[in-house]
Amino acid sequence: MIKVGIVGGTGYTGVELLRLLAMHPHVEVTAITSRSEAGVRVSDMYPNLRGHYDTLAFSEPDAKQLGRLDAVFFATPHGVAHALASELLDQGTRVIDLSADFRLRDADEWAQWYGQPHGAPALLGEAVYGLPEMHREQIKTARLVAVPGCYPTAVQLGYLPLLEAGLVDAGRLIADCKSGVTGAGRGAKVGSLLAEASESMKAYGASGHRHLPEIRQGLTDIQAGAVSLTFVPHLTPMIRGIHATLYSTLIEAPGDLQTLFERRYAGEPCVDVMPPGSHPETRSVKGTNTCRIAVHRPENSDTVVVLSVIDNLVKGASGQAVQNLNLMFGYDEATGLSAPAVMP
Ligand SMILES: NC(=O)C1=CN([C@@H]2O[C@H](COP(=O)(O)OP(=O)(O)OC[C@H]3O[C@@H](n4cnc5c(N)ncnc54)[C@H](OP(=O)(O)O)[C@@H]3O)[C@@H](O)[C@H]2O)C=CC1
Ligand SMILES: CC(=O)N[C@@H](CCC(=O)OP(=O)(O)O)C(=O)O
Repeated sequence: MIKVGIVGGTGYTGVELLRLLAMHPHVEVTAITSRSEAGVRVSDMYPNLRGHYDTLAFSEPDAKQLGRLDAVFFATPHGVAHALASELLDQGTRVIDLSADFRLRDADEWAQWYGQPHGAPALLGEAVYGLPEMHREQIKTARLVAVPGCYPTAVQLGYLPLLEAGLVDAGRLIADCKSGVTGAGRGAKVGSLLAEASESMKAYGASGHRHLPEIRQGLTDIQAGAVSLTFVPHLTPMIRGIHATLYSTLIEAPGDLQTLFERRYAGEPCVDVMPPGSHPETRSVKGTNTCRIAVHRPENSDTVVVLSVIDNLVKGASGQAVQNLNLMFGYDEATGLSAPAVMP
């Protein structure tokens, strides 16, 4: 049994970590922080957790206390892990960061997209990008893992087999993506109000979103060369879910694309390649750590369309964080992550 802590336990990804870890046989959550709710019992704030965490209460973040644990998750806004990670690593605690603090390798690029200087550039060399389907071996020995963003997870997993095989033009990729409103976090925002977000849909960040450099960095690693990507996110009236429609143009005779995807993801516990002709639904992955993918080639043309769906709070954040923890501590990768989605 390992002891873990969560910094930022009142947000959507923090409470999702609690829900998932309640089913984990090897993990005990012994510390959870919130500055605004310090002293409040977790099960009083989140009654769905009654019977699981009845004695655990929120407390102020305390680096000394957190540094006594085996691992700490950061489920906090950008910049918070910069300030605390080094102190925890020095005490021997492994850090799994759900924010974007250590996702980009270039501190200047991070500063440009996140509007503040990078607070811990000395740690960038050792941070491992926590996409298990690409970096499984490095994750196993990592002290510091940067959990990928929600859109970047769905987009990279969708393009991965095509780019690895060198089948498509990496200079002409288009990712048309939709997110549920929990992607915007739990903090009050006008755009997340029921009357604003329901029965409507809108694009945002069309001329530049902070996930663009992260996706580009990941796809460039896969492709081993420059990538040009158009990425347009949309806010949709659902609570959870990411739906990515990914376009690319063939430059090689593709062979059987279905077989390519099935072979690439054979044995991957958290990626499901659907049968030919499928259209995966976000609700089929709700609450699960699964990325469900379908590949299409409309009218046998040179265009490939990949459909990739995840739950933004699970494979797009907290579930992927637990998948990383499992790898870092030598547990079966899917431990605590195998429950199917609730339907309907
Ligand atoms: N929502 C999503 O779908 C996804 C989110 N992420 C990332 O995960 C992180 C958390 O997201 P989410 O749960 O949505 O965020 P929320 O806004 O819902 O929650 C943020 C949490 O962080 C705490 N917090 C805020 N500021 C500080 C601070 N300075 N020091 C310590 N704790 C702080 C808050 O509690 P308090 O203020 O009381 O301390 C709260 O518990 C973000 O970086 C987000 O970008 C990643 C992938 C998907
Ligand atoms: C709907 C919505 O607002 N989504 C968020 C992305 C989700 C998120 O939290 O971003 P990280 O994965 O980088 O942490 C956004 O577009 O900023």
